[in-house]
Amino acid sequence: MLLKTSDLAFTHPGQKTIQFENIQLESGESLLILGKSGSGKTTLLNLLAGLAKPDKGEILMEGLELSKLTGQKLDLFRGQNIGIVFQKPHLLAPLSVIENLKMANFFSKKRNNKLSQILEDLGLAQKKNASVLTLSEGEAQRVSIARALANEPKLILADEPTSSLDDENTLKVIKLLQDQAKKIGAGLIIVTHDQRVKNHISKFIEVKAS
Ligand SMILES: Nc1ncnc2c1ncn2[C@@H]1O[C@H](COP(=O)(O)OP(=O)(O)OP(=O)(O)O)[C@@H](O)[C@H]1O
Repeated sequence: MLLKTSDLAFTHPGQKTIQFENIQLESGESLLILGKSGSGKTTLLNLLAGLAKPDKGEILMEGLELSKLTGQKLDLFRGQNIGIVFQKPHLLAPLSVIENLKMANFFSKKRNNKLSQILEDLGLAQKKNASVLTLSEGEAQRVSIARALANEPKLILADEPTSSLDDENTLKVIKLLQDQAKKIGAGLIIVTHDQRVKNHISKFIEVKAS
């Protein structure tokens, strides 16, 4: 089992406690996290990424309890095993597309000689040396997917990757994520309030504010 959560709960300061359904995910499998705006989807993603610690419950990645890791060990574990596609791309602005991917390798002490292939798979081969400042919104989003794949993670977490896209591009991005996850044998979790995505990924959990 790649990922297994049990009885996770988290309380933001001054807010009600959010309780989360349990997740079980195998390598190569995809899961959607659905829920209304403000229900706690990003909060769950942050817990799964080790960016926040649960107040209750545990997260096991290949049997390792995430909350046992702290500081640099947690950062390195995340860098090497978890690829995150944030809502907004957060690319390093003075750098080129390929340099952004190389930085991901650098910070997690990994080397990947398939970065050009990833860019090609995502339709970004022509943009390899372009400054990220010159990209369209859709291109920047694909670069952020490429960067999440740069370390060949075991788990890919994507937060609302399709919210600003039209139907056609939504489909494309979901398919790209799924194809790339399959290619490297990673588990894929997509947070969305976009019900259309359900047509493409059948396994889901729903986050509900209680
Ligand atoms: N740092 C914070 N401090 C206090 N409350 C917070 C904080 N971050 C989030 N919240 C609250 O926690 C709840 C869940 O937020 P979260 O961002 O996880 O929801 P979401 O389902 O991802 O929403 P959306 O779909 O709008 O992105 C919301 O009520 C939000 O206002």
